[in-house]
Amino acid sequence: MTDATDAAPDLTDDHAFAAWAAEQAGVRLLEVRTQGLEGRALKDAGDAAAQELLAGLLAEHRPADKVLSEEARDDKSRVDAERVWIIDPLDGTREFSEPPRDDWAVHVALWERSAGGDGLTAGAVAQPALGETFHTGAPATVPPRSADRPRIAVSRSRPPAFVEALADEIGAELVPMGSAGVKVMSVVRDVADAYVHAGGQYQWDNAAPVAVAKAAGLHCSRVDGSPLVYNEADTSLPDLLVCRPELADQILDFVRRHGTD
Ligand SMILES: Nc1ncnc2c1ncn2[C@@H]1O[C@H](COP(=O)(O)O)[C@@H](OP(=O)(O)O)[C@H]1O
Ligand SMILES: [Mg+2]
Repeated sequence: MTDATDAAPDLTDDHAFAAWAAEQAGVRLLEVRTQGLEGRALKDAGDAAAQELLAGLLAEHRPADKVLSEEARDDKSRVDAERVWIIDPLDGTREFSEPPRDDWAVHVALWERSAGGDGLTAGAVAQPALGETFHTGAPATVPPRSADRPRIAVSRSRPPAFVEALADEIGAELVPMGSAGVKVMSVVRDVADAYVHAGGQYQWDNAAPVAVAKAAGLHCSRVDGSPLVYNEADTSLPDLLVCRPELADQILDFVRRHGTD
């Protein structure tokens, strides 16, 4: 994790660059939030400002790399590229537009073909309203579990249909919050023990969070247990399980038996 007092970053390092870029976008988003905008206008201004800032930083510092962003046209030449930045300039746009909510984030991830597997080699999730950034340059240590009863982070607005039955079966409590990045970081920080999502999401919603969670030693997969795959031509990556490793079998077993309907 970094905070605003850290020394000048080495921007040639992909981990440091990801963290720094996400923080710069966060600073910009906090400014946008002071401009007196509301609702749709605030959402649009946030999305546009963070996209412009990150696109500029990537063009300046990583001109040879491709970019997949929620807020830009998808240049499909990325599918054959060696290095692709997968970014969500503002994740949890709805919560960003509801000050003083702090459950919104900036996601910056790097996918590299040479890595194999999910391909994620660096990533940062900034939570600007908390002044905190989690990133792969300084992998987080997940604290010991503070709650006896498992806590499952779920979408505030679109929780998957099956999570209530899952929570009943494993004796868990549901913790609704905004932003995929915030929910994954809630598992990293011991605010929740698992994040379960299904029913729709995109590569940019979970790439950087998964890079950070993986570096912290958490279980990361699709909800059926299959591997997450990034930089596919199809940007949809509709479901996700991030959890403490000891909870994975129980949750995957539930999904195997009941499906996600
Ligand atoms: N059913 C669904 N279909 C498409 N996108 C979804 C979705 N559920 C969640 N998401 C996306 O995942 C991110 C986290 O959502 P949530 O806060 O509800 O968990 C949001 O990204 P954005 O805020 O970048 O649009 C949201 O749009
Ligand atoms: Mg998003």
